Amino acid sequence: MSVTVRVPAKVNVQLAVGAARPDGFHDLANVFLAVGLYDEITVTPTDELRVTCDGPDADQVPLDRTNLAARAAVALAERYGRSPDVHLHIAKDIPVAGGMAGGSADGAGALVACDALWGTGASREELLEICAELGSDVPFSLVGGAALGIGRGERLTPLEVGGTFHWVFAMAGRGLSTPAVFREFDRLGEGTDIPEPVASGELLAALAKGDPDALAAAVSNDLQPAALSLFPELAGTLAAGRAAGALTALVSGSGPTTAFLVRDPESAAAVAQALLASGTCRTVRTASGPAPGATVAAAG
Ligand SMILES: C[C@@](CO)(OP(=O)(O)O)[C@H](O)COP(=O)(O)OP(=O)(O)OC[C@H]1O[C@@H](n2ccc(N)nc2=O)[C@H](O)[C@@H]1O
Ligand SMILES: Nc1ncnc2c1ncn2[C@@H]1O[C@H](COP(=O)(O)OP(=O)(O)O)[C@@H](O)[C@H]1O
Repeated sequence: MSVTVRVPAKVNVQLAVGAARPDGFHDLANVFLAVGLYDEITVTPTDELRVTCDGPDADQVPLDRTNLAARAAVALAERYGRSPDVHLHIAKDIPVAGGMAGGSADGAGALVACDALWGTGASREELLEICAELGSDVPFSLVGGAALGIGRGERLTPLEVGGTFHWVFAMAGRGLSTPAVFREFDRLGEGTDIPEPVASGELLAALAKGDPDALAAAVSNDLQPAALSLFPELAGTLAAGRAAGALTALVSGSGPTTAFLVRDPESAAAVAQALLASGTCRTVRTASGPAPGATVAAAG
């Protein structure tokens, strides 16, 4: 018996960041859109907790108990008083340390897969609670679609989306650490008044309408200056995508993956080709959203 769960990557179409809280986290207004780039997590019973991974970035994924998939299995097993002895295999297609929530996807996927394998009967609320303990982005990986995340980003409200948005993603030659980008955000903001993060009404309306031009005009990422400060070459990638006709270009979350909104799949192919030819990124992918959250793809 094994269970395979498919989980999407995300792009943040708005990431409003408040001042650092006493616990070190930042309050956010985080508008997530799940996009069709997926990791697949397969869980099989065995006599010892084990993680394996394949895919282009597999060598950057920790295979010990710090892996978010392993942490998810342990958290669920502890809650139900059972042993977490499973083999977790991650077929990884989401870039690692790219600001697309790949590790969070694997955490949510392992949780749903172990839940199905063990037949725990956990409620959606319980699963979301465990997700929030694993990381701020993990609840969204479970639910997918589009959602506004407040607090650390873990308190979600689902959002209406009136159409499909087409994207090109440019992967960088190295990763960026999420805590380092938040620290740089704090450093750049020292001595300034940082407003409370609020979701943009224009942005939510653009999503609800499914209007790419309106969405392009409304996207924002407060972490972008910090990501660019730590990784200045990303400015060249953003410029190359804009020059190639993207409706807008932004850093995805804490980066360094850059995201380019385009009108249709044909423009996606053209922008992807131009980005590759520009030599400003390692590789490119196209994907559209919203995409469904963690979903059992196979069991048996
Ligand atoms: C920035 C975002 C945007 O969606 O994602 P990525 O771009 O990294 O994928 C998220 O907020 C990342 O979420 P996630 O990667 O789950 O972060 P966590 O494990 O909860 O926290 C890692 C570290 O990031 C910082 N952090 C995270 C969330 C938050 N609201 N405030 C923070 O300051 C803290 O330094 C924390 O120790
Ligand atoms: N299953 C996992 N897949 C990828 N990275 C993981 C995983 N579990 C833990 N990590 C760690 O989390 C870090 C952040 O990875 P990731 O979630 O891919 O990026 P981001 O937070 O930028 O979206 C990695 O550098 C890695 O050390």
